[in-house]
Amino acid sequence: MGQLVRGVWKDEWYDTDAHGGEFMRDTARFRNWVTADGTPGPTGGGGFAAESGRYHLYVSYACPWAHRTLIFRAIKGLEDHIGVSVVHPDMLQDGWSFDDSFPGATGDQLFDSQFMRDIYLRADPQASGRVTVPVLWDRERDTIVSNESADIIRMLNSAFDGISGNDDDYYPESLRPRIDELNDRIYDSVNNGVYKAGFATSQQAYDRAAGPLFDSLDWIEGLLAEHRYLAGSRLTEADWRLFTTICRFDAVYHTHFKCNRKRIVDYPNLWGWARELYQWPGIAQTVRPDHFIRHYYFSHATINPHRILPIGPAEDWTTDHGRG
Ligand SMILES: N[C@@H](CCC(=O)N[C@@H](CS)C(=O)NCC(=O)O)C(=O)O
Repeated sequence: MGQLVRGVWKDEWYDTDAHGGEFMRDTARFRNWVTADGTPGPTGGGGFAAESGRYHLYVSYACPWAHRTLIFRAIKGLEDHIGVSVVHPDMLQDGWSFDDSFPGATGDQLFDSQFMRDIYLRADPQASGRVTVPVLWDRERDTIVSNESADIIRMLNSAFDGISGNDDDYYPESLRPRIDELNDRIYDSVNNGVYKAGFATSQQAYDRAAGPLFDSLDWIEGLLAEHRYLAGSRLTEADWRLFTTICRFDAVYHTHFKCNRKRIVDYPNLWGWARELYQWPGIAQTVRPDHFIRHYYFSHATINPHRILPIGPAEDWTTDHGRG
């Protein structure tokens, strides 16, 4: 666990003391976009045209942000066009590694590197900041296109449509304001909220995260009582972004991050919605409890110093979801 400082690895845990015990997520540094014709996207430079086989995803099956990108690769039919390397679930003193001894970890499929930081250093030998997944890599220009999952899923949603022939749209024009509004609240209080609760090193910081987290889950339960999906009758990006936190919740966040007012199975609508998304074609293979249980309980020694992996929960995600 650490970060790069002008190209040099420093092994340090998150500095919560600087923020009253609060965990602050770093902002992503590579913000280019793949577009259909290589014109620049909303941020960064141009020259990243969609092409089959040109781009590669570096992910962890443990990470909810990386999981978003695997989901979009699956639902947009991009498996044959974008390759994937999966890191080992343990994130220890050297950060993410390409040790392939854990089932499902693939090693670095492009360069046979030892650590994820080697990918960042290949793109920028003077790189600074946290070495995070996901990363979208460009094999042609030998660099990182983006390490921001919110942007990567938008690219996958549309840039490759002419190549894959799949024009399913999870960010339709007419629903954008509503999706953005849902994303804003859900990102802060739920996706990142569980981390803010779990990594808090003061009671106040924990309270500031845990209350709004469950207020938001109650609000979501109400939305899903009214509509099949978050933005109404149509499945959108907002649902997928929420799903990656929800599918880890009872197994990890409820116990390890002390998010324990309720479990997901205690919310009838949210639990049905979660099972529907889990059962969506191509999704179950992207959900790897073996990786996320191992990652969180084993990697965070400040929270779980004895690294005991818990036995449960026993939940069946394959039962009839009763939605629709
Ligand atoms: N803004 C990034 C955040 C990604 C992120 O924080 N990934 C975590 C794993 S869940 C990570 O790689 N953390 C490494 C670290 O903080 O050193 C995104 O959404 O793509």
